[in-house]
Amino acid sequence: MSDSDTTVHGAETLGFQAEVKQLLHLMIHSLYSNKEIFLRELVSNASDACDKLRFEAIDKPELMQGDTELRIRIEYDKELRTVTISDNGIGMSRDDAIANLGTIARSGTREFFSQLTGDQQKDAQLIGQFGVGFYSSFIVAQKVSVLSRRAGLPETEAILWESDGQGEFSITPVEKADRGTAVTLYLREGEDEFLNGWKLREVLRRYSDHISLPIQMLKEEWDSEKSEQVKKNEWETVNQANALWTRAKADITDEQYKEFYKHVAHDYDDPLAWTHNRVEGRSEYTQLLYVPKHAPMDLWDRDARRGVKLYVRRVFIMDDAEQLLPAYLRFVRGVIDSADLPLNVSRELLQESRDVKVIREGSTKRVLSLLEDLAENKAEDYAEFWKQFGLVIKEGVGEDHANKDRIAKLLRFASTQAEGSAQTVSLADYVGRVKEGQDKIYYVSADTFAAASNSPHLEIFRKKGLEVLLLSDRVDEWMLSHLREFEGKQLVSIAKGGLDLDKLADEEEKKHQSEVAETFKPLVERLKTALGEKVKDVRVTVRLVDSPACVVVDEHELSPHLMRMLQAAGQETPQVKPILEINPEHALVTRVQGAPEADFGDWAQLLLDQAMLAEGAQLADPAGFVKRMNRLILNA
Ligand SMILES: Nc1ncnc2c1ncn2[C@@H]1O[C@H](COP(=O)(O)OP(=O)(O)OP(=O)(O)O)[C@@H](O)[C@H]1O
Repeated sequence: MSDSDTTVHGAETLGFQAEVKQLLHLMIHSLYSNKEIFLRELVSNASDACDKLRFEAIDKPELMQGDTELRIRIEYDKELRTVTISDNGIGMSRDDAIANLGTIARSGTREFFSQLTGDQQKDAQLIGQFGVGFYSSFIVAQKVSVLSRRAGLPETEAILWESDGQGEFSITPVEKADRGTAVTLYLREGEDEFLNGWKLREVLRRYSDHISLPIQMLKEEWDSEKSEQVKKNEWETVNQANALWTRAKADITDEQYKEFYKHVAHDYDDPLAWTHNRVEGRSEYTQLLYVPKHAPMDLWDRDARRGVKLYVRRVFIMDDAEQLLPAYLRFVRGVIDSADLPLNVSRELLQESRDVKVIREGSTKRVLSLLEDLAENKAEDYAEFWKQFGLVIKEGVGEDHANKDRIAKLLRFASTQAEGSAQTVSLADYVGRVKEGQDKIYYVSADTFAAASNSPHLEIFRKKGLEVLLLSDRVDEWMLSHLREFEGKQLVSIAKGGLDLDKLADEEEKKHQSEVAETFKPLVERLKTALGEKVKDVRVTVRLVDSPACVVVDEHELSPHLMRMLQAAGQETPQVKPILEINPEHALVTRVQGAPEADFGDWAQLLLDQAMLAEGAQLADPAGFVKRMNRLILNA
């Protein structure tokens, strides 16, 4: 509320929250080309309001007050130039109206505003993802009034909310004979096309046919004397008025599926894919589940899930019924309608219900099948899906043991065998092109893609033409701790010791390697002495080609990358000393071997420090490193 809030004769003027003003401005400009969506949004709100009433009335039947036929009505008045959308749903009290129609109290709001670019097309997309809702009325209306009475409140406690969308709204106590809400739009100049029964019916059929309640308009007839359509005093239903998910698949068009999605998901964009099934047997339910095209603003806010709506025998029970799908599928939207659950089911009951468990398992499988189908038959859509939701799917590897193998097949990675940082390679692709005798899937993980793809550990793999997956997402290490193998091939980090690469070497290479190891034994011993406690071991390696040295950890120890992540998260980690591996073929190593005794300590430390840096670590004494390096360069 702003400082200028005033009270005059029971009417109160309040300021919009700053974000609302910004949103209104943006919406009017960027969504104008699609202005008729206001009708869809207001009908959608009216339908939600009726759903809420029906649900509350399960425990409190008196709320219905004998008016049990829930419906939505659309009227227009050519003289006043108004369109009115009314419902006999739950209605709003004064406080409800102030909270709902003056602020944006939704998770993801901050992210939304921080992502705005000023580019109209991009911003329109963003608004769509964020949800346009009630405020879209101002695209066509210069003034909007909302007359509402909350179910259960007396006639005298209704309210009239009014605003011109400029920054303030007023709220006045009024009387209203029946419960529910009537939203009236005073159309702007030039928006007269909506003062027409045909036009309104056409828009309603296009956008709102899936609404399960009757949407009614006054009948109209052609009056040949007046030579115009004349309204009769009789309501007719203009939509199909049965829940879309209860209809047979064959009777539903793609357009209807898409519009229904926009209603349930509060999305402006089409969905990417959907699955609609009726399940019979031990548990009976219908599911209509959608995968959106875009990640919602609050994907990472695990508490703010809008998810799947639960219905019981077509009565809306709750939004956001998180028990219906596992957390890693939290981006899925849609409806599940159960024939078995009791109408008075609560969140607590859902947690223990066996029926819910069956629904959850069945729905998870359906969504996984849908994704498998996309991956197999619509590669481009799947690539888009992976960009948006790949990180969330990775959580599933650790969360959903029963479906781990199926999820593993859905994973996509960046790889030395693919272009750039895009995650496009599946584990099956990898396994399909392994070298003969290769029984492992190799990967390297780092804080960034650049660090992973430039890792010195990759050198020998590049030389031998062995593929390595390049991991740089934060969840990767955690995920791989749950995924040790795929189709019989162990997943192995190339930054760890114990890589039995010699299996892949030929006889001649092996002979050469053991000779080199022998020759460099004295150098290895000197390095061990010089570095002392700083390393666990020093050894000669075959894994390097262009770099003089690298650090590795033992096979069963935490990788340095994972350790840094844990430390950043404030967790205690065990002390792990690195193993320094040196490349005997490298000129710098030869140089160190021949270095005078006085410089040897510095050289040894330099080798270790640069190996640490290349791995992505921070040095404990960076200034010391620079000094040492400068001294050695000047001595050279
Ligand atoms: N016809 C109505 N009856 C009762 N409450 C309503 C009605 N229309 C709107 N509201 C209330 O106002 C709130 C805000 O509506 P708005 O359309 O802006 O957002 P939303 O429906 O919650 O989300 P979205 O913007 O994604 O559509 C609703 O959540 C609801 O509580």
